[in-house]
Amino acid sequence: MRIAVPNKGRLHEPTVKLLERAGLRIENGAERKLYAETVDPDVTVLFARAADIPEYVADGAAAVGITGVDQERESGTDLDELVDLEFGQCRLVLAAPEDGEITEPEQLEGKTVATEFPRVTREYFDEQDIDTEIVEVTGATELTPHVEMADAIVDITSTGTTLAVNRLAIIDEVLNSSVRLFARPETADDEKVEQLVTAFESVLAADDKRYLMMNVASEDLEAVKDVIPGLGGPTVMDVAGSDDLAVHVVVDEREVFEVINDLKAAGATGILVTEIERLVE
Ligand SMILES: Nc1ncnc2c1ncn2[C@@H]1O[C@H](COP(=O)(O)OP(=O)(O)OP(=O)(O)O)[C@@H](O)[C@H]1O
Ligand SMILES: O=P(O)(O)OC[C@H]1O[C@H](OP(=O)(O)OP(=O)(O)O)[C@H](O)[C@@H]1O
Ligand SMILES: [Mg+2]
Repeated sequence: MRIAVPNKGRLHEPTVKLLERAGLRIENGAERKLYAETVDPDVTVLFARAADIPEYVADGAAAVGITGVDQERESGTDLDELVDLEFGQCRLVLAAPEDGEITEPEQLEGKTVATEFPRVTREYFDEQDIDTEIVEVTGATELTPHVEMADAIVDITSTGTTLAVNRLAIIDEVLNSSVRLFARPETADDEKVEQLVTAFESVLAADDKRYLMMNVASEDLEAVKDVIPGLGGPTVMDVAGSDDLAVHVVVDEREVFEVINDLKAAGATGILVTEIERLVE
């Protein structure tokens, strides 16, 4: 199975890291290489621009691809979304100069909108029956309203810093995006693809969980169990050469702060909190 992975830009690093956590560390993946192997002999990686990945998957050059929803929508391919990988969260928004008169999409009738996403932008205006001229640019979109190239833009925002620096205000949201695992509908339930989905889901499931280990005197065990929220009951083991018990449990990251205090009060000692690489349920 071949996976299409962003070759550069902000999605490259987190994608490589996710693959590694999922047990698919990339090998022989020198910079500028188009293909690489992974530790799994059945899985190879094809490096491509985030924008080209949907097309590579649609054409069958890769079985699956990792890229943003914005890129998949813009490509016009109709791929299946298998997993929301929960990074690269951003919004495509319609924005216009803060001090200008455009505050509603309808005011863009007969006007010009610049964007790196002409297809998504065209669909957005067509749906509302607004006749707008779309100018395709390949970067620095935020500049175009200030040099009379466009009356408004459709562009990506996450923190909002770039829009603010360029004195642009959001008029409407066009699309919400995050990075997903995409596949052609025909291959979405191949065995290897399903294994990949399970591996990614296990990484995501582990992200907001912590593994707690502690020592507990046997007479305190019930009190400790009472304060453990846990995914299922705790694992309780004898500690060699001691009357203490070792108690291990998985808890939600959000609960760790409170649980530790409760555990201490219940008599637990030597409490260790660690991250979890993967959690297969
Ligand atoms: N500011 C942002 N915050 C979160 N995600 C973003 C942001 N900008 C882009 N993305 C996501 O990352 C994807 C790729 O963006 P990135 O800028 O890394 O690549 P690119 O612009 O295609 O790279 P290049 O122009 O260098 O080829 C976008 O399609 C979007 O899904
Ligand atoms: O809301 P913000 O956090 O400011 O992010 C928005 C900016 O991020 C992206 O650019 P990027 O940094 O990827 O640079 P690029 O234009 O070179 O792709 C996007 O094109 C916006 O310009
Ligand atoms: Mg970019």
